[in-house]
Amino acid sequence: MTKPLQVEKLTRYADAVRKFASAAQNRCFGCGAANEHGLHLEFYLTQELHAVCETTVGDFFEGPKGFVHGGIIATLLDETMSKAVRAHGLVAMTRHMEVDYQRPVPSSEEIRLEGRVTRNEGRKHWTEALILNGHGKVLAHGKGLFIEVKPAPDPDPVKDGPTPHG
Ligand SMILES: CCCCCCCC(=O)SCCNC(=O)CCNC(=O)[C@H](O)C(C)(C)COP(=O)(O)OP(=O)(O)OC[C@H]1O[C@@H](n2cnc3c(N)ncnc32)[C@H](O)[C@@H]1OP(=O)(O)O
Repeated sequence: MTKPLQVEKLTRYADAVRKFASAAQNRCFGCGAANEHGLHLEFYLTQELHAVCETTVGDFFEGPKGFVHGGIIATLLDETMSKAVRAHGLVAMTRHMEVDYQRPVPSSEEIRLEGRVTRNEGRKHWTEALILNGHGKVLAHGKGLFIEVKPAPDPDPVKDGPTPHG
């Protein structure tokens, strides 16, 4: 089992992490500012290019009462792994992923997402991600295989950054 990263409150590590860039028109359900129904996840990168996010998922995404729906848990892990891949300058899509639902993930409480790339082989990039509660306990663990794809043309690279997705 992967150990959580030794990065505590992001505010304490303001110099060590930088915010992940995201274009204003990004409609991604996970991280897009332009999607009013989305999760609005804001990611930071550690110096090792691991993706980290602290967030609270609202009760409108519940499955069991008080806990996040399993599909949303998979989304959180997928998005976190995707950001870890993107942190290496790669544009890739999820080809395969698996989720180990270890403990229920509470809604309306702060949780922490951590993701990283574990192996690369040509276009193939293997990843993993964790969801942790406020005490650092691992609640869910995901593993993924991402395959590089050609990036979509950017409508306005000067104004909006490197990819519409961020
Ligand atoms: C653009 C950034 C958006 C980021 C959004 C956040 C992440 C997401 O949610 S993406 C949305 C969900 N994902 C999708 O919809 C993807 C749908 N799938 C696809 O479009 C395609 O399968 C795609 C593009 C990922 C890969 O297709 P393709 O280029 O044909 O690759 P394919 O030949 O199937 O596989 C590539 C390699 O992976 C290997 N491979 C495929 N599956 C597996 C597996 N489960 N385990 C191990 N290896 C595998 C293949 O054998 C192949 O190996 P090699 O190159 O050595 O022969």
